[in-house]
Amino acid sequence: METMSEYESQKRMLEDLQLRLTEAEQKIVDGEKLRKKLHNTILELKGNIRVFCRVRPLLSNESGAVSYPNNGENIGRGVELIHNTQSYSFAFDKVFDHSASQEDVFTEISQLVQSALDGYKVCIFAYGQTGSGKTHTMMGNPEFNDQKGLIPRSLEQIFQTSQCLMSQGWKYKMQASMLEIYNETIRDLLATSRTSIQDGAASKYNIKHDVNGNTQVSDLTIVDVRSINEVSSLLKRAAQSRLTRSSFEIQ
Ligand SMILES: Nc1ncnc2c1ncn2[C@@H]1O[C@H](COP(=O)(O)OP(=O)(O)OP(=O)(O)O)[C@@H](O)[C@H]1O
Repeated sequence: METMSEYESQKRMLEDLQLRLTEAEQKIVDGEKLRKKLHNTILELKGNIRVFCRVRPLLSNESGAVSYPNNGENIGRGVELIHNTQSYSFAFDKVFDHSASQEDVFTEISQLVQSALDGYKVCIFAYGQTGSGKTHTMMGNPEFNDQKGLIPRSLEQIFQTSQCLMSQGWKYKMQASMLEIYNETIRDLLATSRTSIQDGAASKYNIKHDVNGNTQVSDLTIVDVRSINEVSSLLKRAAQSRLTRSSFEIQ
């Protein structure tokens, strides 16, 4: 009789623990949903489209006068240029002065990477005249920690976060494709055959928009990626394709 009641009480305790585990798991899922919603609300309040300005240090052969307002509403978001004794003021959502590090810029961007991981569509692009620092900001030098640009840093964040979420039961599948649009022509930077980069075959790529607002480029090489190392080698491959294209055009 005693063994029976002991068995019953153990069974009840087990059922109770299972119930509490299910409730705790549900709380994690609900908490994560709330975090996503709040994160998205914060970004919407900051503005769905934001324009940042990064001022790069002057090169040795350059001269110019750039200053930043140190009072008024444009602190941290204004930049003043002097040209022919005339002063021009500009305002952005945020200005990174010439002393801003790659990490400073990424700190601002990383919230958008989180949004992408939460399932929202995100686009980050660099715009500026030649030599203004687009490649430095976006790619930098991935070999050195402090010089890594936004792309390698974002990829690290994507892999680190997805590892964490996998331990909470989420499943992630990552695929990469890389392209450049040069002179209105799309080039597949991961294509293995050199000809697709160098001859007119590139014209087969078409930009398609579906009813759900997704944009896809037909016939691009898509590669499954499982680690940051795999993506890094793809980035090198893409950079090499761009170099091949540049030297092919110079010839
Ligand atoms: N914030 C910065 N700090 C230090 N050096 C920088 C910075 N931004 C750019 N540079 C340097 O300025 C030079 C030009 O930058 P970069 O190649 O990134 O320009 P770009 O806009 O990509 O030019 P292009 O359109 O011609 O490709 C490079 O030598 C780069 O290392």
